[in-house]
Amino acid sequence: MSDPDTSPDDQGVSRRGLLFGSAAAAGGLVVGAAGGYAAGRLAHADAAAADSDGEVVDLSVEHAFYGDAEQSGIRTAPQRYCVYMTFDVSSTLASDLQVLLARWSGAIAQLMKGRTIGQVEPNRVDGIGVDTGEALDLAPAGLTVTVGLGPRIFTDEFGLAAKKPALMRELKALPSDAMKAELSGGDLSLQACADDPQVAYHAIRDLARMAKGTAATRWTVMGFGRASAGKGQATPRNLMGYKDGTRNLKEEPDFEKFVWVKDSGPAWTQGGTYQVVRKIQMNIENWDADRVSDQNTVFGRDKREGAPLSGGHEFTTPDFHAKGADGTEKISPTSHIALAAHENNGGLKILRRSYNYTDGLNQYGLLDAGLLFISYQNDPASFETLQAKLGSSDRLNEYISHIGSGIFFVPPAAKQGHYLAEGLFA
Ligand SMILES: C=CC1=C(C)c2cc3[nH]c(cc4nc(cc5[nH]c(cc1n2)c(C)c5CCC(=O)O)C(CCC(=O)O)=C4C)c(C)c3C=C
Ligand SMILES: [Fe+2]
Repeated sequence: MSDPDTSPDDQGVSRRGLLFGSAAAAGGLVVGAAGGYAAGRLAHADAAAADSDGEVVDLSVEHAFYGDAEQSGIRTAPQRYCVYMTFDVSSTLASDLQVLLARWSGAIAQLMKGRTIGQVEPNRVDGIGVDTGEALDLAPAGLTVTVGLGPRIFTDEFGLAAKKPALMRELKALPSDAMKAELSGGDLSLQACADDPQVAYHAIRDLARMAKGTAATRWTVMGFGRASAGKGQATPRNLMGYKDGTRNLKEEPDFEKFVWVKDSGPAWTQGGTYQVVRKIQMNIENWDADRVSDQNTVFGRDKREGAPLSGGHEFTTPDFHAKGADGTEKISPTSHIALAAHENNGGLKILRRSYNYTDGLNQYGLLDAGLLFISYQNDPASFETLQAKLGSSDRLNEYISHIGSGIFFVPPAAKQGHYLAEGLFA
């Protein structure tokens, strides 16, 4: 097992120290950063550029991997890109899984610091590199890699049934599900998010490589634009053109109440959370042919400002009882927000951390794109309650299909000197 902390050569070398006028700029948003690379060093201010919202993208940002609370990439303000991948574990030896999680932990800690995970150029002429090298000249770009464990891990197959998180199970079949087996399930998940897409992709690629022999890739989605807002962030737009994340869960007491596992299940699971992921395809051409007034009715909000149709501005609390002159609700009871709002679901909230995705064109030459929906909650039933309602009555259903799905338990962060889910093997 290669130990990224101790191996020689370029192991542990900060990529930030290797920047020389790199074209790390992604999507034009960080062009200023590329121009700002000083000889051999990326100064904090040089790595920053403002986008049209005035939001600063600072590619020198590093998030912590080790800690006493949750893993990074959940509460972390969403970065601009996300590569999501799931894996099937091919060994049924718990010790193989344990070694993989230990190796992944060491590697992720290095990657999040903007470092290589091993030699790019081996000492032997005919040697194979440990790190594939495509992020060598790139800054850490706020990379987070969040690891999840699927339902099969906690079965007798691995001898780990006694350590199962209290509420872990497969998701129920839900109304309007159109799942494809090849886009669903998995024993492990990696959510790599960064402000540079190449940094996120490199992390997933090298971690997948490291898993060979123990776990095989199952399905993946490349998210290219955040479609959820964290606290203090401007609300981004999804591919339907609407602001997405306006009423996302953002406040600390809500994280405590709705996201983190507390006081139930084995000790090692405390401070963890359940990740639900859905690949949701959009029928974009049909959507684009719809009148904007109808699109507004579908969401219950207006397109330009994102204000609820009951009036006010983007952050005005929707009034689901307000009626127009014709006596009907200003926000349709079958609109997306009326069905999903906590006011209409016994106070229930989930954390959304979604990304837009595209797979190019489908076999009919139509845009193949949608939403990589990712939510975090301390009970998978929270997602199911909302999706059961949305799947049966949401006006949005005419334009979307849930084609992929997964559920994973996301253990708390590893403490310094330890590795993820260590308590599962104790
Ligand atoms: C089961 C949970 C949800 C799924 C699946 C989902 C899919 C989905 N959502 C949008 C776009 C928007 N969603 C918005 C709000 C919103 N959505 C959910 C849950 C799911 N969405 C919740 C809980 C909320 C908050 C409702 C509220 O409290 O008002 C919005 C409005 C802006 C916002 O508050 O974020 C948009 C737009 C799409 C396109 C989509 C599937 C493709
Ligand atoms: Fe939504």
